[in-house]
Amino acid sequence: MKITVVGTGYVGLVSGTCFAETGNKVTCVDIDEKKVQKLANGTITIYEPGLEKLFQRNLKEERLIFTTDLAEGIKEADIIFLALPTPPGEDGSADLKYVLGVAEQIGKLLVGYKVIVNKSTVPVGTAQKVHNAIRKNYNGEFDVVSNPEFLREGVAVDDFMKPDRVVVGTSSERAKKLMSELYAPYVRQGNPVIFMDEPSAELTKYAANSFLATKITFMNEIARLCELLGADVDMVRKGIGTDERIGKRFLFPGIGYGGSCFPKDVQALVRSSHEVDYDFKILESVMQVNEDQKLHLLPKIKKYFNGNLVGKHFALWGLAFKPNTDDIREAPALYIIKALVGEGATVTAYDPEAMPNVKAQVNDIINYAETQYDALKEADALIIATEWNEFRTPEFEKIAAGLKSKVIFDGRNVFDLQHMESLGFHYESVGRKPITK
Ligand SMILES: NC(=O)C1=CN([C@@H]2O[C@H](COP(=O)(O)OP(=O)(O)OC[C@H]3O[C@@H](n4cnc5c(N)ncnc54)[C@H](O)[C@@H]3O)[C@@H](O)[C@H]2O)C=CC1
Ligand SMILES: O=C(O)[C@H]1O[C@H](OP(=O)(O)OP(=O)(O)OC[C@H]2O[C@@H](n3ccc(=O)[nH]c3=O)[C@H](O)[C@@H]2O)[C@H](O)[C@@H](O)[C@@H]1O
Repeated sequence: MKITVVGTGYVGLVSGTCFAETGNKVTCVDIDEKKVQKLANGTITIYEPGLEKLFQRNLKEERLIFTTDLAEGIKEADIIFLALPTPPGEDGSADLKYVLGVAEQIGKLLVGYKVIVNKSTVPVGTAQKVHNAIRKNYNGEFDVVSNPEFLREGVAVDDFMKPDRVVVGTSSERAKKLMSELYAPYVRQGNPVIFMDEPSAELTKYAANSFLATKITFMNEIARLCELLGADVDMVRKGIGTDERIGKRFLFPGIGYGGSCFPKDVQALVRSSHEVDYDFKILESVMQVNEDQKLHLLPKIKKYFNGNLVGKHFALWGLAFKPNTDDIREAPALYIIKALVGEGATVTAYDPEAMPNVKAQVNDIINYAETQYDALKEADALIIATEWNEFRTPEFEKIAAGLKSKVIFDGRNVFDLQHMESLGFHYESVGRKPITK
C-alpha cells in the first residue's frame, strides 16, 4: 500500500518506519527542512530503541522517503496519516491549528479517493472538523478516519509492531477495508482491530491516557499515605497488583508523570468536559496532585539540610521524563532543577540521552557531567529523577567516594531499602520508610 505520514516526530517517524517495515511504500512529509534533510540522508532525529535498524533498512530499500513537499508527498497515497502536534492552547484545550491547517492544504491537493487518518491525539469532533476543512476545497470522494496511537516512547517500535489493540473510528466501509488490510500484519497475535464510530475512537485515546495518569496518581497518593502511616508502598503495590482486576502495571509511585502526553491530554479532557458543562472532578484532582508530586522530594531535601539550600550542591541522575528516551517535555527533573536553583543551590546533572535537550532549554543554569559518577563530585547529596537501568546497580563505593556525604534522595525507588541501610547511606525515597543516618 502507498502511505503518507504528515509530521515526522515521535509518532510520525515510528509509524512511518513501521509501516514501511511490512512492505508498504511510505512517504514522510514534514515542514522542518533540517529534519527532512537529516532523515533523507540517513540520520535519525530521535532516540528510540530499535528504530535505527528498521529506519536504515527501509531507507536503503527505498520504502521510506522524506520530503517537505506535501503535494508531492500525497500524490500517490492510498492513506494519508496526520501525525501532527496537538499542543495545549492557552486555555488547556488541544490546539488544532496544525491538524486543521494541513487538512485545508490537503483539500486543495486531493485528486481521487483517499483516506485521511487522524493519528494525532485530538478531541471528540475533530474527524468532522478535518472533514469540513478538506471539503472546503475538494468536492470529490474521501474519508476521514480516527486512528489514535497508543505507543509509548522508549518501547515505541515494539508497541507499534505488536499493539495490544488498534482502534479505528470510521463510518465508511471502504475506509474500514483499507485500514483492516493495512493493520493485518500487526495484529497477527490475535490482538484486535476495534472498529467504532469516530467520536468514540477520539474519546478512547483520552480515556486511556487519563485512566493511566489516574492510576499512577492514585499510587502517588497511597505512597504519601504510606509515609505518614509507616507502611511500605512497595508492599502495598504488590499486594494490590496481584489482583487481576487491578493489574501489576502502572502502579509505580514516583515524582509524578511527565512527558508530552499525559499532562496535556488530561488537561485537554478536563477542558473538553467544561465545554459540555461537565466537571470532571477526578481528573481535576489528578492534575493538582501531579503538580505537587513533581516536587515531592523537595521538603525532604530541605528538612535534611535544616531548611536552607543556599550554597548546597546536588548531583542529579536522570533528566528525561522516563528512561529510554531523550524526551524532556514536562520532565519532573526540570521542576526539581528550577526549585533547587530557586533555593540558591547548584546542580550537576547526568542523563544518558537527554542532556543535549536540557542544554538547549536551560543551558548553563546547571552543569553537565560526562558520566554518572563525575556528576557526584563535591555534591552534598545525590537526587535520582529517572530510573535508567544503569542507575539501578551502580558502584556504591564510587557514589560514597564522590559525594561529600552519603546522602541519596530517590524519586523513583530504584534501590532496595535493606541494601541502603547496610551500606550506611542516608536514603529517602517515595512511600517507603526513610533510612536515616
Ligand atoms: N509522543 C508520543 O509518544 C505520542 C504522541 N501522540 C500524539 O501524536 C501527535 C504527534 O505527537 P509527536 O509525534 O510526539 O509530536 P512531535 O512534535 O514529535 O512531531 C510533530 C512533527 O510535525 C511536524 N509538523 C508541524 N507542522 C507541520 C506541517 N504543517 N506539515 C508537516 N509537518 C509538520 C513537526 O515539524 C514535527 O516534526 C500528538 O497529537 C500527540 O499527542 C500519540 C501517542 C504517543
Ligand atoms: O499518548 C501518548 O503519548 C502516550 O502516553 C503514554 O506513553 P509515554 O508518555 O511515552 O510514557 P509512559 O510510559 O506512559 O510514562 C508516562 C509517565 O508516567 C510515569 N509513570 C509511568 C508508570 C508508572 O507506574 N509510574 C509512573 O510514574 C513515567 O515516569 C512518565 O513520566 C502512554 O503510556 C501511551 O500509551 C500513549 O500512547
